[in-house]
Amino acid sequence: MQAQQTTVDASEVAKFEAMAAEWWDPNGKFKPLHMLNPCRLEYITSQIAGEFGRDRSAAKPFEGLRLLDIGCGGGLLSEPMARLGATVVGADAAERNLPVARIHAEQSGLDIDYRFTTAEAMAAAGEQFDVVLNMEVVEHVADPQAYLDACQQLLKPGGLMICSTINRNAKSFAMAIVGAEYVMRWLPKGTHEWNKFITPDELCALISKAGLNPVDRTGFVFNPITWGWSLSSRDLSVNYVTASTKPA
Ligand SMILES: C[S@@+](CC[C@H](N)C(=O)[O-])C[C@H]1O[C@@H](n2cnc3c(N)ncnc32)[C@H](O)[C@@H]1O
Ligand SMILES: [Mg+2]
Repeated sequence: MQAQQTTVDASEVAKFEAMAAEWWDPNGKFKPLHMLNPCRLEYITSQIAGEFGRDRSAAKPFEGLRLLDIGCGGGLLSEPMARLGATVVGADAAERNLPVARIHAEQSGLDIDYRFTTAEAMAAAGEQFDVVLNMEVVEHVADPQAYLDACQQLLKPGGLMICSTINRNAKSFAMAIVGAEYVMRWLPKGTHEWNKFITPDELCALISKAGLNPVDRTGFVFNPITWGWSLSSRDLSVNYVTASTKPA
């Protein structure tokens, strides 16, 4: 089972271990993810509703859907998905994230199954989900193709994967590394390595090679005037998200 070790980059996981206590502090080290949450939830919920024919105005639109939040961190996405009715498993390779996520879910009255494990270990155990949320993780793993192969195995036929990451170009270096880490100090220096960023074409090629069909790519764009994030079908130059389906 050597493959089970391949997606964890110990130095990447150590960065998240060190920040674990701050997950739910909106002004802490995960401030960028808190700021991004409304925009990415709009994308995630619209894609799931479209794929599974759900009405987002219902009280629990995702009832009956089994959802994996892989690389869940403190559960910033697991929690809203549970509130929307999904049966949520959150998994993370950084052990310290799990108690933080568990305590917060309990305090929020949510039933979420948080596990200290990896995508490949869950795939090897034969677990399958209707939806795999794979948000801001692929740029932190040791082997993106092996990781996406495992994510593909974790989907039921007809399932949906949402995968976001950061593009690799001069602008993303300026914005995601110089801007976010050095100028704004939103993130600790060294959080991201530019050479681990992935272009949308590269990501979609990896996803296709894993056996999924990329069906959408959309930008997450930060507007310094409104100080907020929005979705863009044209601007994928820094942060972006993709949706992919597994053939039925
Ligand atoms: C930037 S955080 C994103 C957290 C969450 N997905 C979100 O968007 O709010 C990346 C997370 O991926 C986890 N991680 C890194 N490598 C991983 C791997 N190989 N398998 C599973 N999780 C991993 C880290 O511990 C961290 O919690
Ligand atoms: Mg990241």
